[in-house]
Amino acid sequence: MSPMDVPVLVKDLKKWYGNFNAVKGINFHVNNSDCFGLLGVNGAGKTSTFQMLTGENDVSSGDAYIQGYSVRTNWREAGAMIGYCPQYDAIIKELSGEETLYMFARIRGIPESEIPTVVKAIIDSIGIGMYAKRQIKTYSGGNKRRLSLGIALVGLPDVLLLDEPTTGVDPKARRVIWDILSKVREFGSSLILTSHSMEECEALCTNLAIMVYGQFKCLGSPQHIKSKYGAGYTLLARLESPQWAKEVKREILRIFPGSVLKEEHVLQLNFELRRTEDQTWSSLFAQMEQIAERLHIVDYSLSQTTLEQVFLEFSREAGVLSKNESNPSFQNGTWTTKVAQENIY
Ligand SMILES: Nc1ncnc2c1ncn2[C@@H]1O[C@H](COP(=O)(O)OP(=O)(O)OP(=O)(O)O)[C@@H](O)[C@H]1O
Repeated sequence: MSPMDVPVLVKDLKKWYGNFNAVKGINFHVNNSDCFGLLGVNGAGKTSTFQMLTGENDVSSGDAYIQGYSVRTNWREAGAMIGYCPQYDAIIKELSGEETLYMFARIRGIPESEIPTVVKAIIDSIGIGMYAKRQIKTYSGGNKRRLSLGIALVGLPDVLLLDEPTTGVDPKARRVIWDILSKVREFGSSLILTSHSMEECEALCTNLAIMVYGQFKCLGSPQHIKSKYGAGYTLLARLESPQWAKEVKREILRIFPGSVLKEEHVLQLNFELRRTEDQTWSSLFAQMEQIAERLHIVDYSLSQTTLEQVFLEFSREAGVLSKNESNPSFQNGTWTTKVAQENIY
């Protein structure tokens, strides 16, 4: 793929801080109107990746191209295509929200005559109308976050980089931000976001990668990742009395071979069911219906493994690896098969 083919192309991008390799050669691309999610535990290398894309941090090796411009050799041109909402609100607290947007509109080179309309449209869309003329130091954390997003939107850039755009934002405002981002995508902008909310990633991302210790461990659509790395299905069974637990466990393991009891509370059992080729939702429910009454299961639910469960599994594995850095498969840059053995059968 050539850098001119897509708005964002990242090729073998690496970041070293002294002897420490924070980003270990990642590759991805983002198409027009797509949203790419970068997920990872704290310290995985997401912000370092963003900072290399925005030119805030030098690239150690590899390269990234924004609308064909290299962030190493044409960083000014590449940067002009990017709107960036950083993780920590980079705003001058003595200015008002409106003044801030005017300032960024001028920096972006929007003609003076168009600025009032552009700024008003952004203020309306991010919903800070009431506070627009107040100093930012009086804003709540959520409103500062909305303003940071507004700044990134000035000039409707081709590529939007959003580092945890909804952290600290209340659920209603979060939906507003999701709506704005969906509209921005409809206009053709490409989005890259980091988030610790799996719900957010499922709502917004067309593709995502889970990053662990500076490397991508999986990449694909949320559905693809769930199907490939999810163990299958989650069964929650609530019992009439704890005395039935032993028998329920035995029976579940018998009718769903390979299933694993993940959690056990007084009256609730949580199983991960192994997925098989010929299984359908109706067959799963039919099997449960056959045993539910006899085993005094008061109610139960069956659901597909969530993205959060997949993420937690990778994170758990990351914890194991950090304690065992001599693990050869990790050093070779391949995801150890431990996850596969335990969860992908
Ligand atoms: N300037 C720096 N000098 C040395 N090490 C750094 C520097 N910046 C980041 N690191 C280290 O690089 C690794 C990746 O950090 P980074 O901030 O990119 O992770 P992250 O995935 O964005 O984490 P978070 O979710 O907490 O924001 C961490 O181990 C961090 O301590």
